[in-house]
Amino acid sequence: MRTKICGITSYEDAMTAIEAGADALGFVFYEPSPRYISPKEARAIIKRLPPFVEKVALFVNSDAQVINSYCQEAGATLAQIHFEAPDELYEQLFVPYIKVVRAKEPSDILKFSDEYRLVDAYCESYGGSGKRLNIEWFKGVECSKIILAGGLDAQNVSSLKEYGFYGVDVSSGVELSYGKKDTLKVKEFIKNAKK
Ligand SMILES: O=C(O)c1ccccc1N[C@@H]1O[C@H](COP(=O)(O)O)[C@@H](O)[C@H]1O
Repeated sequence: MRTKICGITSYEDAMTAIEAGADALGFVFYEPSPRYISPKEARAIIKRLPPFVEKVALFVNSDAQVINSYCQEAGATLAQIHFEAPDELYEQLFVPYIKVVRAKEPSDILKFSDEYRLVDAYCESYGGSGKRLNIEWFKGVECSKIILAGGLDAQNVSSLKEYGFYGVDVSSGVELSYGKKDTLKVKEFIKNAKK
């Protein structure tokens, strides 16, 4: 499975994840998050990173103009739209994007099923909460376009192989403290996801 390590706030953590084999890094452009980073700070990290690693900009309740300008300023290669956005917003984006489904019930995981999408557990407050989805919901579902998120860690990621997810995304499960990654947990997570 491809892996995304989200909530990067330093060059050191970014390089730890890349050297461990991460396919994508996430930068949270949502001010209430304890993992918030400004586009300027993200740019300072991103411009030093090697090619062929996806740099993902995460947004909650932002408009298209903000998403376009933050991605351009930071040098992000993909926007993660972590809220229910109207179709018009997607039509106005100049950057590639991925939609997020915040699943409350089993049928939610089938939304946008013809598209690559990220499926996270629904939570009143937005994201990075460590809340898990019921993995039973994915039994018998075509998962090859789903990036699974929500409460993943180095241990439980090992049990996902049979589902055939396109990828996995983790934030709190590999942290030492908010916005600071735990090197060992990052390495274990990526190793187990790719086994
Ligand atoms: O990481 C955050 O702070 C965050 C803030 C707002 C929306 C989403 C956020 N993170 C994303 O949440 C999921 C699950 O995270 P966790 O592994 O359960 O902590 C993941 O997609 C993060 O990218």
